[in-house]
Amino acid sequence: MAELASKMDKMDTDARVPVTVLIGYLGAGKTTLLNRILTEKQDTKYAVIVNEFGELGIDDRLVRRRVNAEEDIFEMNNGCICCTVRADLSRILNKLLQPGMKPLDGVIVETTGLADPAPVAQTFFVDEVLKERARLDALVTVVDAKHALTRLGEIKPEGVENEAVEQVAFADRILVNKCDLVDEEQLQRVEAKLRSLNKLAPLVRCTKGAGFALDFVLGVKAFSLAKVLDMEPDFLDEDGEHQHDSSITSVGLKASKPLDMVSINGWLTELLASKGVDIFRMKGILHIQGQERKFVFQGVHMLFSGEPLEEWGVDEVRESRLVFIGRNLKFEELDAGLKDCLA
Ligand SMILES: Nc1nc2c(ncn2[C@@H]2O[C@H](COP(=O)(O)OP(=O)(O)OP(=O)(O)O)[C@@H](O)[C@H]2O)c(=O)[nH]1
Repeated sequence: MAELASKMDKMDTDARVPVTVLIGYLGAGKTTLLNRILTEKQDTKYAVIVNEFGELGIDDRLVRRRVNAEEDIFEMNNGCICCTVRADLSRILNKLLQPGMKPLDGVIVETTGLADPAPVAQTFFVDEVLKERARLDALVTVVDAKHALTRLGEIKPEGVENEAVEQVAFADRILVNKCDLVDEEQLQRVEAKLRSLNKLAPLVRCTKGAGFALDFVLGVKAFSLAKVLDMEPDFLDEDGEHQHDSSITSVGLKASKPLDMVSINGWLTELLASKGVDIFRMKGILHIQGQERKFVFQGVHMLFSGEPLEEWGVDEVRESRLVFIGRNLKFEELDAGLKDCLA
């Protein structure tokens, strides 16, 4: 199997559509990089697949605002982390790449921050039809230089995977992002840790997914099944059992009435102060009273920011959508907090 895989890796007359998979822990900067790619590569016909943890789609909206309306963006928001991701991904890719569809130069898949990369990569080798039409070009891992050491060092219960470690170990390219938030000493510690987990993948430093040429991550033909099988001989075993850290959950909230800006700002600030350790990631698109523009807020651990987006569309439903991902999150509590912020 490894020999055949090695031969397939070396074929260069390959007409299959290249697929780039962006991985990386919650809030590492995957969407930021994706937006850069779509902005800079306007002449390249990409389809984009975003997979979020939780049922409320937010990422597709954060991506869509940057690209022209013709860009194809597909969501996989079924609340799963990765176990059913393979079926979803196969279904969407098979549909996109079937004969008669618009030809594509490439597909970019943005996985959830909690995704285990193995099942995502398996998709390209176990689905017989897809194998003929798509080729996994590279697993590109975005690392948050500020929070990486904590996440990578986290001790999980027996048998439970540390997804952050898997994401680095499987990477074909590593982007050490958020270099603006850390000093040289921290960067060297992060890089040493990454190297201990993955000795081979080329690595660059960047900020906001920028500061390097995109050909470092696109069209690189870097994914090697032979290499992965060497590392993990049962990689293609579809029944391979793995456990997730079930203490990490997602809460999605919606509000159709407008929110009061001062109240929502006060609530989110207070939430981070009181529950910041448990909230790994929060993000949302808000409908603020008296504002014609959408407002986006982003939180990664204790770092919190917000900015106005484009105006609401004429036919668009004006509603706020918020997602919280972390530990010990209670829907009722968070929902009550949000309701207190209605204008
Ligand atoms: N200071 C700083 N902030 C960054 C950088 N890259 C991304 N961010 C911010 O970090 C937050 C999360 O970035 P995203 O690109 O949404 O991260 P993500 O990996 O797609 O997040 P999830 O999909 O939710 O896991 C946003 O507020 C970004 O603006 C960076 O290099 N420096």
